[in-house]
Amino acid sequence: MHVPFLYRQLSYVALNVSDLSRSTSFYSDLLGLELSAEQVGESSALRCDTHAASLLLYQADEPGLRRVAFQLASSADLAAAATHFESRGYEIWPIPSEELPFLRVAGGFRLYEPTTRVTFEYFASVMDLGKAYQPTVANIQRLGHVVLRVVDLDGCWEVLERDFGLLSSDFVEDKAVWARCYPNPFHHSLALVKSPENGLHHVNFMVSEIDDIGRARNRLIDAGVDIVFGPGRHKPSGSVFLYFLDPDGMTAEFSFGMEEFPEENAREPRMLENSSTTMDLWGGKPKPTFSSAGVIAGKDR
Ligand SMILES: CC(C)c1ccc(C(=O)O)c(O)c1O
Ligand SMILES: [Fe+2]
Repeated sequence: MHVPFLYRQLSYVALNVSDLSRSTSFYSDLLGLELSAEQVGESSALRCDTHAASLLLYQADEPGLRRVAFQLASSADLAAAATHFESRGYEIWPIPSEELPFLRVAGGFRLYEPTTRVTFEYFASVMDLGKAYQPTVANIQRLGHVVLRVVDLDGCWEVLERDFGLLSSDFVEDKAVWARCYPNPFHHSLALVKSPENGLHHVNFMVSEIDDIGRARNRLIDAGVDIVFGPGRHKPSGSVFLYFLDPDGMTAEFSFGMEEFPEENAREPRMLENSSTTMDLWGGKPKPTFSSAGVIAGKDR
């Protein structure tokens, strides 16, 4: 381990959206996330897990990625992470106290990833809600991963590996890196795809059975949602996937199945071929609108 703290999981992703009630309905009614609480002012919290926030939506002028939040393994890990980032010259700032009740976390900090200016948030203690997540149209297991479009793939990966402590599971040279947050077993919680501009690539939700993928495809088509890639099967994680556009044109993914890594003696990252079959073993091709929308929001403090 090359950083002095352990992760638990990717906890939530915060998106800016241009029409809060439209996007809230999309993610709850069509995708099956549960609204944790009635809309609070200009934001809403949706969940597909034991905690209140898997996806936060904020009313904003420009749709995009506002924040990525990770839960660490313990409060000792949170303290170690704060010291670690400060010792490496990062400016960190506390989660504003007025946001804590909405996030249902006990406290934590934020910082920028310097090459993309994506805001990362870290906390340890998050409230487990008394009532379990109630699946409706899809049985979502968890928020799966977030993928960033990055101009400086090598520079961004160097920072995420060295300073943020992510481990690479697989990569395609000069094109993509899939990274896990140790000791979380999942093949990736965050990935990078080299692109002409920094931005959001997509947000993924892992579903419980392959039928959730097939049913989602038909439900989304009936609702007039643009399916932009899939169904198909990814070579890196082995998952079956379906990508579609949210009301702002940002890409979301449902996937079923994912390789899990052991804490010890994990396999080395594989160098995968830069070919369309690496992305889809079934030979599908994405539409041009795939992963094309979503800026990285500026200052979040
Ligand atoms: C096409 C994108 C970048 C991609 C590729 C592979 C996987 C996977 O192996 O799970 C993904 O989840 C992706 O989003
Ligand atoms: Fe994905």
